[in-house]
Amino acid sequence: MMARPLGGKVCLVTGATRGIGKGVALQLGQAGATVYITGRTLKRTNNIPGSLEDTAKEVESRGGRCIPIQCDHTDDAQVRGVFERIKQNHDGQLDILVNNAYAAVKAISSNMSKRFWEHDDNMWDTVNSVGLRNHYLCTVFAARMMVPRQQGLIVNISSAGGLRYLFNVPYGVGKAAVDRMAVDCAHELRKHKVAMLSLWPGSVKTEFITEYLAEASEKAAEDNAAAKRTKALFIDGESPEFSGKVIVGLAQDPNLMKKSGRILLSADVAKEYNIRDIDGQEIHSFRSVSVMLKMAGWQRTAAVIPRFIKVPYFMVTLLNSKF
Ligand SMILES: NC(=O)c1ccc[n+]([C@@H]2O[C@H](COP(=O)([O-])OP(=O)(O)OC[C@H]3O[C@@H](n4cnc5c(N)ncnc54)[C@H](O)[C@@H]3O)[C@@H](O)[C@H]2O)c1
Repeated sequence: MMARPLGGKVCLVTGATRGIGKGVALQLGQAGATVYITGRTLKRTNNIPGSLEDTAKEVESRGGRCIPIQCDHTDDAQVRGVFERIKQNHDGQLDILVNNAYAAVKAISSNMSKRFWEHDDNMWDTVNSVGLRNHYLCTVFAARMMVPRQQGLIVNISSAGGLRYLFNVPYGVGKAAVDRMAVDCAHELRKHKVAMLSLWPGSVKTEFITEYLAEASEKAAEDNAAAKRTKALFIDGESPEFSGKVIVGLAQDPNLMKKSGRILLSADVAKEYNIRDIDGQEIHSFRSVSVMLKMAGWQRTAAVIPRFIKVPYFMVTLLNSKF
């Protein structure tokens, strides 16, 4: 059997019962790593799609090794327990942490039309206790294992909402903070040879998004421009495994430390490493002028502009500057 690129590596993916976390776990496992996964649901029930057992079985059906740990990431003691277990089982070894768990997809999508003062008082905590505070806690525990071994990679799963308004206020503030956390932690980790970065997937066809779009298009009138735009974006969207393929690529990059402390777009890294999605599709980053026009609702103009024409990073920064 051929040696697999991440053979011998120990990884943890938080929130991997479904969505991007599951996709990342599948790819890390397929690449040969031992993958610990967390989530609240051990066994599948009728009303919640996905479970730790489902993900673990799928990783193992691809020849990978997956260890599910039931953990509610709002509970610090449970989170600490996950890292203690990995530490004991692997003599302190943890090579990759993917901070992915996110509790707010449903709360955000069902309150899309509300302004921040109209949300329930607990919206901030729903969005940011798992999606921000817990990422920091996991990063602290992971760094305590990685720094003594002078190696490791920590990835925060974030989004373009860290740069400009998307969905709602706690969402954007959380994403901006998760991005900044990666940059600042990487600063302190650099001399210990541990890399940390923030990764922005594009539009990802997760189980929830697929279901949401199907329901939305049933409900929406044919001329609902916003619904049409969203649907158009996700039709060309990524699979949940795409960012997993990118993380496998990053973990093998001999120059990984050059990328540490940066915000990276999954599609841009994939282009650099020559990675395509699991169905062979090339994924275009939101820096592509054509993708931007599509997001703005200019479908016809978008269709005639080649997708490889991209807005340079310095211009993205300038256009979004708040100074
Ligand atoms: N779906 C997209 O298009 C998209 C695009 C860019 C970035 N992202 C980001 O990717 C991340 C994951 O999003 P997703 O779409 O895969 O979400 P999802 O809702 O499909 O999956 C979230 C995962 O987190 C787990 N989780 C939630 N609360 C938890 C808790 N308290 N304890 C333990 N586990 C918990 C869930 O069980 C699930 O496994 C988020 O940060 C999201 O903003 C998503």
